[in-house]
Amino acid sequence: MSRTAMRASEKDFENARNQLKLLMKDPGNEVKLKLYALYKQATEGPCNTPKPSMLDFINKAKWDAWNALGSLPKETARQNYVDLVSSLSPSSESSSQVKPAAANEKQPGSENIIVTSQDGITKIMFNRPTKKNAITTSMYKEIIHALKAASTDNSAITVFTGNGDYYSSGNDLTNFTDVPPNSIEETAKNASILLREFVDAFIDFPKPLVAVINGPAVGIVVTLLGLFDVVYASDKATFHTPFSELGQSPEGCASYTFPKIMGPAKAAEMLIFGKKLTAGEACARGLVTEVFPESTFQKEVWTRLKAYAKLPTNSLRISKELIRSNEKEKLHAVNAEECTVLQGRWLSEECMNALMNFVSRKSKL
Ligand SMILES: CCCCC/C=C/C(=O)SCCNC(=O)CCNC(=O)[C@H](O)C(C)(C)COP(=O)(O)OP(=O)(O)OC[C@H]1O[C@@H](n2cnc3c(N)ncnc32)[C@H](O)[C@@H]1OP(=O)(O)O
Repeated sequence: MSRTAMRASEKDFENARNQLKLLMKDPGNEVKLKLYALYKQATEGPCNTPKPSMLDFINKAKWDAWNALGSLPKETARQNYVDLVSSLSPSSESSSQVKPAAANEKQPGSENIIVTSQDGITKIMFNRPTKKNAITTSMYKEIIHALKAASTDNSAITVFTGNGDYYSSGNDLTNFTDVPPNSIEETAKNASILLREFVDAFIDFPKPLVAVINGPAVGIVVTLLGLFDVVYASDKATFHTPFSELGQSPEGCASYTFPKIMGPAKAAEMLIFGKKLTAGEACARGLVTEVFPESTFQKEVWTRLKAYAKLPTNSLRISKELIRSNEKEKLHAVNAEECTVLQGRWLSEECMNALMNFVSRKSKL
């Protein structure tokens, strides 16, 4: 995680490497692969070596882990490496001087969510480009954690965006397919609890929340937009909520926010019939604040956000509070209801068939 006030220095990086050698407990293969990938990215930059053969299991796993970091900047990789090592050895102090809450509390998580803080902006980025940034169970937890940290860090605004060609393809459908038959009900119950906590974190988020929609958005990442304060989209973004096709039902409070934002008929077209919108259509319906040409999108949006982030922080919070506070109670009730209904949907034959279709590649949305 890079920080407003500091970035991991060469010295921090070197200390982290030494700290790693002193670890009492083996952190396990998954973490070791992450450390390897971050180390390579920090020292050599993006992976550009030939992919090892399928039978060369170890080197293939290492290559995959490194390659998955895409174009992550060297400095960010260095900071993430330092953070990861530090999270593995809670008793030892990192040599970094300023550590916001998120850094101290960070779990040895995946790099599927990247949180950075710079120029008064905390950026939470979906970083699973090879899977179109589909959100796994652990990513939901990491996002909840990141939002809690961002709500008390010293940034003025918090921004969600995606790495790669997609903003996000929504819920990772394999969250529900890799489940033994006798634990389906328990899985649905746990997912419903997790979803409720996840959406609550957005409802309660106290600072201006901005979405920078760099590409197509599907499912929950679309419904959540009703809880964002500003939504900027590239003209290559699309907005799709294929709930009926999946045998599911709306979440993210969209059953309440979408009719308010665009009127019940337009909301029904999206949430019931799964009509996919272009960025221009989503803007005309009030779901998107402004659309930018892809060629200038990143530059224009981040320039604007950096300027907004210089505004007085307390004033930003207070204005958001005034706009949103009257609705909070209602939103929590809607969230609870949507999660209960979805729990039932996940156990339905319609939903199970749709998930099986996805897995067996019979259907692409
Ligand atoms: C616990 C909380 C629950 C919250 C409830 C949330 C509900 C939702 O979000 S509903 C929406 C769920 N999302 C979808 O239904 C999208 C499913 N994906 C697709 O339809 C397509 O993959 C696509 C249109 C997003 C992209 O198509 P295409 O350009 O042809 O690319 P690929 O299909 O080849 O995708 C590359 C790679 O990524 C995997 N992948 C993409 N999206 C998902 C996903 N949502 N879940 C799991 N995996 C996903 C895809 O399977 C490919 O993997 P590989 O075959 O291994 O390369």
